[in-house]
Amino acid sequence: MTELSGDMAGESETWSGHSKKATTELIQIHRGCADLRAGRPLIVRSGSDAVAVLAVDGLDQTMLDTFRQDVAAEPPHLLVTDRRAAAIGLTAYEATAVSLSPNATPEDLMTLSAGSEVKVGHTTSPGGTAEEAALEIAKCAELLPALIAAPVHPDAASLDPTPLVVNAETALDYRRQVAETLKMVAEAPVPLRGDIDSRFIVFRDIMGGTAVAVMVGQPDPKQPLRVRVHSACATGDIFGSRRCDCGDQLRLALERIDQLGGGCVVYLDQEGRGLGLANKLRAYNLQDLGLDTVDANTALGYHEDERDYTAAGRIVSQLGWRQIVLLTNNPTKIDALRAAGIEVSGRIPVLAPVNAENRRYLEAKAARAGHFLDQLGSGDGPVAAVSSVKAGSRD
Ligand SMILES: Nc1nc2c(ncn2[C@@H]2O[C@H](COP(=O)(O)OP(=O)(O)OP(=O)(O)O)[C@@H](O)[C@H]2O)c(=O)[nH]1
Repeated sequence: MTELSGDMAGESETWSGHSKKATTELIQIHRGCADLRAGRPLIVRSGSDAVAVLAVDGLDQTMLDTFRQDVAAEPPHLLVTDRRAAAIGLTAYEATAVSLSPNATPEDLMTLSAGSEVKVGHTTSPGGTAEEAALEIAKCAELLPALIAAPVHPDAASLDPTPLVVNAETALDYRRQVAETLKMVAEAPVPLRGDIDSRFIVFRDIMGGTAVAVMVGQPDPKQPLRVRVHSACATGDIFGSRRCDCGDQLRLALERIDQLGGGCVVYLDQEGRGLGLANKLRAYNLQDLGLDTVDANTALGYHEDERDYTAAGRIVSQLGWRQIVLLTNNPTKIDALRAAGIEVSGRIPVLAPVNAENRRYLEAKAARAGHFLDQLGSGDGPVAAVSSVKAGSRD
């Protein structure tokens, strides 16, 4: 039996490359996400600065009253991101504090946080690191990045249950750090429609999040791996939504990888470009009112694209490759994968059919986010023009 060293019980014990302290802090953020989703307050601390917060998304009057009475030391303000602030005509700071009327209801707060026609005359003040981190936790929880916030009541620690206290600096780097703990946990052969032989490999991180690599055929280990890094789209991939090109791209990518001699689809849990399904649907509603797919995200307080590709980098390297040829039309994805440590040596376009429902979405992707969507010029025309080209260049 191995004897525990002194270090094993102390600060330098490691689990998936993280010290015990760092792992505990990551777990606190994970719990903080769950607390915010459940309508519980959270305390975010950065040095001597601390802020108590409560999610607007899912808020009811009882939660709001309890927060005002027991958790907040002062009348709370609304905390939104700089993008949401700009959308409602306020000066933008990294995290923006919007003063509230003392009688503001959960409905008022929801309108301020996500409504399309909001007129505000509220003053603003710059938020600190703790407030910025609190908004990041709301995003990790796939909630609207909008929080009721206040200095912490001196008696908050004696509440039952006691609000969880989390570290702001850990929150700001949480997604990347957790993705770096992904490990293979199970695999099995799965024959796919279209006579495609595949092997599904499931990866799990220390918080229980999963990602899937679908290995198609027998790719040559001496050649760059053909990879489609695909972000989850429940509406498109599973149900065949015509609002986007996602389901068609997934199917085309699998077929193309198979035709070219094998490769991999890395399927990441990044629904709605990282916003989550509920917020993607909220963004759809804003698009139906006239915003495009980029502005709809920022009007909700998000970046136009919230995805982090650390997980993809980790998965490709665990599969044994450093160099890839990427199936994508998105130049930012190429840059982001390179930033995640993957050598991208070529690009294969994945051009899905255009239809009346997805045309506006695809046009916005081309015009606003620089996607190489050459099929747009040709009406409902050709699919899957495929050629290997220099990464980042048009074919
Ligand atoms: N927020 C938001 N997300 C959307 C919308 N339509 C589709 N999505 C999401 O956008 C993502 C698209 O993922 P991908 O197809 O992997 O990536 P891409 O940026 O389109 O780049 P490609 O590699 O060229 O396909 C998925 O997570 C979808 O759920 C939308 O209107 N708003």
